[in-house]
Amino acid sequence: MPVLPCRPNTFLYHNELYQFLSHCQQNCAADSSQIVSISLEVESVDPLVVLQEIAQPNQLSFYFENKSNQQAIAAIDAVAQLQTCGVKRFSQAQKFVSSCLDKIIKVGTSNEVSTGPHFFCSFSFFNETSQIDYPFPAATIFLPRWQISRCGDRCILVANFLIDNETNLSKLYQDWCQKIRTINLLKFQSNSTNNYNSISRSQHIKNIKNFKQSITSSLKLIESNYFQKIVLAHPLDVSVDRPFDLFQSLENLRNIHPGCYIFAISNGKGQNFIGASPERLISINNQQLSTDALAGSAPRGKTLAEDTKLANCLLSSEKERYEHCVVLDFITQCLYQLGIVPQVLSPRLRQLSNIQHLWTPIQATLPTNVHPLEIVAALHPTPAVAGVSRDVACTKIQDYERFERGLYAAPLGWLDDQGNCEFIVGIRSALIDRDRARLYAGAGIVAGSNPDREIAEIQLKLQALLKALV
Ligand SMILES: C=C(O[C@H]1C=CC=C(C(=O)O)[C@@H]1O)C(=O)O
Repeated sequence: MPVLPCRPNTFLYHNELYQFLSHCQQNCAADSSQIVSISLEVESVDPLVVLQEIAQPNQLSFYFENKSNQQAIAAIDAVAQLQTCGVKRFSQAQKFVSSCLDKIIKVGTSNEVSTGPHFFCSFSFFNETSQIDYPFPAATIFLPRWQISRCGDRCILVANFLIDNETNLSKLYQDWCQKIRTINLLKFQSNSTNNYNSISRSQHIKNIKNFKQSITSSLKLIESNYFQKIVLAHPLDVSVDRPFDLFQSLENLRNIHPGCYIFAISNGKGQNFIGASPERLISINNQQLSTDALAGSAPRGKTLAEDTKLANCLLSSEKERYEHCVVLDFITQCLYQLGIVPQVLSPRLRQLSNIQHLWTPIQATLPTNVHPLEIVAALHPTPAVAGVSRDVACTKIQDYERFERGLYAAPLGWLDDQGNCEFIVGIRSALIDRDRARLYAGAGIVAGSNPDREIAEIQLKLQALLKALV
């Protein structure tokens, strides 16, 4: 991938960008195209506000925020995309990314994480989606036309221009200038209001009897050693008398769940998948890999004393620790098999606004020959969202659950041209389709699980999400 060593800012003042694009176009062979990727530092803006202002309902988009790291990224519209399904979807995604990178001319030399082209990915839980009209493919990978990221106070705009012999460069150049003007106007805007007054009354899942039977049946299979753990989920359907307000709901999510990853993915056809997940699948920053074993849960207490008691019970519960340990063992074994030596940090609690989890962070230095998507493919689904043994648990999940998991509990994230990435697990999530929303949450079932308590845990997770939707 060629890199043009120049300061992108000079383009703003000297029209050099136009000349440069024109030069790229002249060098394009008759039937080929190139992608010019320009990174430019802009004044600090909220990427969520930019998404709201610029993204059109008929465009793919992706929003991803990690408030505790002061990082957010929005990707809008696609210059290249792959939609696929099947067991090879991760390797196909990898090939697609490398074929795009072969075409990219990168402008600017900085290799900071938020500069340069990023690819945004959503994979479904299973290799195929079985519901015929499910609105997201089993894998979508796209290179956005516009990408805006914020890291602390710094903001980087990345524009990816697809150029071939037919491209109207004047239009492209005008579009670039227009976007910069728009973003500059957004610098003082933020969506910092809370508005929880729509459907915030609690709602409960239906068909609880069937779900309870699935848990009881799973417990029998666990007792007979058919499998050791299964994670069963349940949807909650809600509707309102007008379309859901996506951006206000995201604003609410970021305020209610500051410790979670906030995400929103649009399929460009009017449906959005959004959520606040506490679970990272992997992140890689300069060859340093971080992943988490996160499983085993208790509610937060209403008082400090109650909270401490619940935390201590969680830390000492044999059942919760087992549920957690199978996740930790699976992740570490998987990494070893990929030739990665994990360093397991001390176990701790991950305390969120409504719930607390057992959490063991895992770190490793990556060998250069392992691609981020190979790690995603090997780890997904971990026993935090599937079970042990994995294949048996996945088959039983399909027997018990009468709904399409789709993007629920699936790998969602981005990777860049430097081998950096961040993928989360799409739990505590909702599919929004105009005035209807389907919310998802699940719980791990192991020996000793109490069906009523597992159902209460799922209700707790669902209500926290429901509260944010307006
Ligand atoms: C599957 C979910 O949570 C997983 C992640 C953390 C704790 C879990 C648990 O304690 O059951 C689950 O394994 C979900 O929230 O839908």
